[in-house]
Amino acid sequence: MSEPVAEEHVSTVRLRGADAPAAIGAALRDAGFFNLVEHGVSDDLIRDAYAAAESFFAQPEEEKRRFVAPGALGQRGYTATGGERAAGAAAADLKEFFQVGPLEDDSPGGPNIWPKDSFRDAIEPLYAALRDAASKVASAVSVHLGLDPQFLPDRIVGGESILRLIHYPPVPDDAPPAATRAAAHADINFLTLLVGATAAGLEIRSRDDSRWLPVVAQPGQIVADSGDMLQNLTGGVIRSTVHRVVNPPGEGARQARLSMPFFCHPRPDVDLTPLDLSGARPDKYRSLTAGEFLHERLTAIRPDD
Ligand SMILES: O=C(O)CCC(=O)C(=O)O
Ligand SMILES: [Fe+2]
Repeated sequence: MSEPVAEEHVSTVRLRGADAPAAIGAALRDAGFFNLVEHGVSDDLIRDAYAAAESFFAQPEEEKRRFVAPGALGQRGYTATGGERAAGAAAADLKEFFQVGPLEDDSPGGPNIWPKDSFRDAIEPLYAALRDAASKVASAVSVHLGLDPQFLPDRIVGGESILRLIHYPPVPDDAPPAATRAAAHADINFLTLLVGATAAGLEIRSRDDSRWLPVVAQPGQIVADSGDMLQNLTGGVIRSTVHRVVNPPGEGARQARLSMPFFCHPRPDVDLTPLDLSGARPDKYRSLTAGEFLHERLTAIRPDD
């Protein structure tokens, strides 16, 4: 079998390495995505969370719909297939998902919904481990930008970070021709950590906007990228990167795919007005809070809520 070409497109960064700020900064400015190792998130946590996700999604649709959180814009609990359409996309994404927010019951977005104790036991520790890893990446980005190491981590504490368990079912024969597993989009938040998905399909847009480049996490790696909130706050010094999940060709379309992005968000009251950084273009970005930014984007991609 040939080696996946994916690794050539993004660099591998050791989160514990002394060079993490420089390496993460370079990777985010270059491809916009990187593969993270030495991140402290154990394979066992990931395996147990995938097992819990698989058994949740295997249930009948009506059972899953019991865990929809009305009025939460999908930030908690279940969203059925068709519930999210990327801005400008021709069709809704071919995916269903379940979202878990902060583990503290008094978080601004409300308490989590737990279908079962065993689901909660599998997901909570992964959420906590990814939150720690994301905070360390945020610290490295702060150092890279010449800010206090706690600048970004301090803004994440109490934020609406979300662990999203996604199930892409086998591509239905009657799917609209324009529908893909996840249409091209940039993430809304500060930073995203994606533990290895169960199948290929993730592609990132090259910086010169000419090509789609496949990205695959090897065992033990976490794919990481930065989102539009960080782009706004840094006045475009750290840009977000457009990416998508394509439908597999041939027989692969009959297989489901699971993935688990962790979207690291600032607190809703955090001011995203561009900072005065070298190379920033504050005129191109907006002055608003993270809560306003998130609400605007969620209402745009969830037209039926
Ligand atoms: O499933 C994946 O690999 C990526 C999903 C994604 O980009 C997203 O949910 O924002
Ligand atoms: Fe994404």
